Amino acid sequence: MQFPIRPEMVLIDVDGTLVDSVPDLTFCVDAMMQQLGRPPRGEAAVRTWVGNGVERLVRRALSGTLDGEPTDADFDRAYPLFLELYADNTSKRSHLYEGVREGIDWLAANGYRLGCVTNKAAQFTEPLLRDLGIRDAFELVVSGDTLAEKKPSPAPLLHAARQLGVAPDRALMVGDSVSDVKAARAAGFLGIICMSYGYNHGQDIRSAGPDAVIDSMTQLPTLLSPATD
Ligand SMILES: O=C(O)COP(=O)(O)O
Ligand SMILES: [Mg+2]
Repeated sequence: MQFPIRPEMVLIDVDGTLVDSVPDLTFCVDAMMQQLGRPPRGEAAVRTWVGNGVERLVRRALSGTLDGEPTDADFDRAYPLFLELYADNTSKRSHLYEGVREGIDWLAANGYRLGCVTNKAAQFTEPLLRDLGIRDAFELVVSGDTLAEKKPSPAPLLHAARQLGVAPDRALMVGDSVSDVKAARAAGFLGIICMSYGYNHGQDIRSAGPDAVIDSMTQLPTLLSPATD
């Protein structure tokens, strides 16, 4: 399958798409729980809780469920602990997925403009992308707290398109979760490609109905045309 119209811009999600960040996030969740005198949650649970920002992750960790809410007192005690831990452990255990470097190099070499749109707060996104050596690949990074709304709101995607002067129907999103699919659809984007390996709250991403699902960014040339000139 190839997209019928060539996109001008590709926006790429961070956690579960570019970066396997769960080892650092799990370390911080479990260290936070330990400091609170509570049992660790472990990597399998944390993997299903990533994707809606660090504040939501802390609420999920405290309640032990995806939709749970801790008490205000519980959250107010825990959140600063997590922020301090994650500031020191943003990229120590995180790595780029196989094929990411090749994928973004292919997009750039073939004239696609690149942006990054994540629900991760900017104070963590910027150092993470820098430490993993890919910050300079993106003309623009829109983080979870850049605007008042995060994905699945279309606002961060539309903001990126406006900043780069690209019409939404000439823009493509690459992500890993139902929030990426919903945001791209609501923004009127040309399409949404999802990575099979990412985090989607324990569900197969195919159930969210993206236009294509690929196992590695090295497969992007099967979906997108190369530069024409
Ligand atoms: O949950 C987060 O903090 C970020 O998730 P995202 O990069 O997949 O948007
Ligand atoms: Mg993601």
